[in-house]
Amino acid sequence: MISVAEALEHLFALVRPLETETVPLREAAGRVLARDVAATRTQPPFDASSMDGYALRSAEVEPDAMFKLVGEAAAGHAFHGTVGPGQCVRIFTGAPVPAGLDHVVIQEDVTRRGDLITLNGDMDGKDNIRPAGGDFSAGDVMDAPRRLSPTDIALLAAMNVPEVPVTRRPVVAVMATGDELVMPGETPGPDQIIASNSFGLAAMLEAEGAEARMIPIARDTTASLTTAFGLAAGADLIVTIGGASVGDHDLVAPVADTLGMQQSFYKVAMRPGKPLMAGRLRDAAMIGLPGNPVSAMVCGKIFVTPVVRALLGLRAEPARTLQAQLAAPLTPNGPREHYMRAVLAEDGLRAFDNQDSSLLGILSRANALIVRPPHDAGRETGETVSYLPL
Ligand SMILES: Nc1nc2c(c(=O)[nH]1)N[C@H]1C(S)=C(S)[C@@H](COP(=O)(O)OP(=O)(O)OC[C@H]3O[C@@H](n4cnc5c(N)ncnc54)[C@H](O)[C@@H]3O)O[C@H]1N2
Ligand code: MOO
Repeated sequence: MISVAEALEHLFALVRPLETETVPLREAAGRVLARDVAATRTQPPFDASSMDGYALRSAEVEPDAMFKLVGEAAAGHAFHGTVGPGQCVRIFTGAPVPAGLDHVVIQEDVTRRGDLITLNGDMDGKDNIRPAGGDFSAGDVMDAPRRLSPTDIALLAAMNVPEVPVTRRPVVAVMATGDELVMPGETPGPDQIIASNSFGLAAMLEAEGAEARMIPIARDTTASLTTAFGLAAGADLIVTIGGASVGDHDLVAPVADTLGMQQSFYKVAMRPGKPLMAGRLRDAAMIGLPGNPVSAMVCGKIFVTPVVRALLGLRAEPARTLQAQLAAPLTPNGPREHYMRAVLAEDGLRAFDNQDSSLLGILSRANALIVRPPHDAGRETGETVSYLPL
């Protein structure tokens, strides 16, 4: 059995970043910027006032100095006249500072009578001017790859980039398999259950920026699985769920083999998720997840999500772990890397007693997976351990 890190390397070797497409700025949030984008303008494009007040010459600023008002500059309305000695211009936040002037006194520091202002005695000395290019200059770049956040969108707008090059969304076929499964909303037979993890995985993939294509549930027959693989054609990634173990009805690998899958690995030293499988099937990467609901969701987090990120052109790297103290002890770990469902509260991390890989209720209450290396010794309360936030 290979380690989780080795399995991830094998998975990254199965995929390449997808092509670039251009989308309107309004549709770019959450997408991955595919190449560096340069500002087409300088911001601010002129020296701008940062306050409402009076623009004048700094050399003339002294307590009780008087100035004559000769005009007004507002945002979007520059003052184009000339300003002589002892003169000032009424100015508002965002307005261009008139030529020859280099200081804005805020209106709170001024006494005004008609067209005359007098500076107060205790001014703070700031010039209240935002220099041209103080934010960015034409040609400055936003570097790729990156997932575009709302603040990135604001910056791109300011850079006057109305069309954004992004990586195409990966199409991921999600294929639940099993005679026991029916869809949510249907009435299951006495020996049936509702397909669940396929919906969780589709949600996880979409949150990551992929387009999830739900394949109708495949039955545990060669014919049904073959049909389902046919419906997955054209996807960038095929994720099967269930039928991955060693039972007589675990047919996913044999059917995929028949269809020409080149297997990369089978079985990973982890818990849950041991019977994980991966390879290439036609033009797609394929990941075969174990059917147990928690196993499938944990493998989604550990493997599928990083692969989707790699397809999007983001750095191929494992899900990032954080560190926290334990609020309760842990018994020694076995030979497989263990992802323990846990709650992180103010006093630290506490693993659930029951770590059975079928329990979605516990997974839903968990907000962290404690990551235990193989053969990790028992851990005491207060010790620092790694975890993945959920
Ligand atoms: N003799 C052995 N038996 C098993 C082994 C083993 O090493 N030797 N491994 C166990 C482990 S670990 C896991 S994990 C499971 C994985 O089995 P499969 O991937 O073949 O999954 P299934 O048998 O199809 O299903 C397992 C379990 O999960 C339920 N399931 C499946 N798909 C869904 C779905 N979409 N939504 C909700 N629930 C689903 C299914 O009904 C089963 O209860 O094998 C162990 N056995
Ligand atoms: O790997 Mo299984 O996922 O332990 O239940």
